[in-house]
Amino acid sequence: MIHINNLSFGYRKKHLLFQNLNLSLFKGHIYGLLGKNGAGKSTLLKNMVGLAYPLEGTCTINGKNASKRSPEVLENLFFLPEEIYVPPLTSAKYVARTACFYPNFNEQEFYSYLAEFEVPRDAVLDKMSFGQQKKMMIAFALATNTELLVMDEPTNGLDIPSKVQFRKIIARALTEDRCVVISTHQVRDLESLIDTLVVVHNREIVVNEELDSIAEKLLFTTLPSAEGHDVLYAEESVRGLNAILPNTEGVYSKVDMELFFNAIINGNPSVVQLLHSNPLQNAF
Ligand SMILES: Nc1ncnc2c1ncn2[C@@H]1O[C@H](COP(=O)(O)OP(=O)(O)OP(=O)(O)O)[C@@H](O)[C@H]1O
Repeated sequence: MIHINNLSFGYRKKHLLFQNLNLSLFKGHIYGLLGKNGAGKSTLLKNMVGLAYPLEGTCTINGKNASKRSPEVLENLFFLPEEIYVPPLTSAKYVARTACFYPNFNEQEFYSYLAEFEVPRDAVLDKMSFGQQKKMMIAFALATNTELLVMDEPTNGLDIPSKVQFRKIIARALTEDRCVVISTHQVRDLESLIDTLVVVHNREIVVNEELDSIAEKLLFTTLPSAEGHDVLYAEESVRGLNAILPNTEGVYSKVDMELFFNAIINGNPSVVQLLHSNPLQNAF
């Protein structure tokens, strides 16, 4: 679906944010793009959807150069930026003026997402609260039924019940024909939603791995202490030590995304190295 080949990008030529970056994303997946504030998540998403232009390399969507922004690419792509602008229109008028750009837009779905998010359907958009505006745009984004749906920090501004609804709705909207990319620096917001983690750190994609594959290679557990264990990374908690260990026994554990993310950004290279090796090779 999306192929990024040898991408170099910088807002200034002398300060590259990415150099020779490669990444491929496929249909049928919900990707979580994680990175610290300023890591370059928004910039990477903008390159993907053709709103920022690589200095070198290419970003293609279904083989078409994203930066050309051709109608056949745009009608099958929805990008929800972090900062949204809504016009002084009701949802119905917004749909009447905008939905025509998306051939697979489904009005019934749009209103049912609005109802689920408890967004009043007759309100004027720019008079709504920021959270309501965001939910309206998420509902619109989903109802476009584009093959590629890219959302930059969509959960910013949502209250806790809305975040729960967001996860449920997105999970339901994923089909084999759709590729969803969601960026966040709030790792917990993507819990139980994404199937593949992409981590951008120090100007590189350090991880692009399905959660199942991470769980095959790493064990997430709570220990009374690190003694006698091959602990790759750990954090103290009230229940003991939340730890990441090599999964040498083939035990399945739920990936603690926040712990995993912290291990990467706090500079434990062995966690990433283990992902790229195969510790189970000799275990069975
Ligand atoms: N239009 C711009 N012109 C110049 N520099 C920019 C521009 N937009 C972003 N940057 C810089 O590029 C770097 C990456 O910014 P970006 O917004 O992509 O990060 P991010 O990972 O999305 O951050 P956050 O989690 O805070 O939203 C930052 O250092 C930022 O200051």
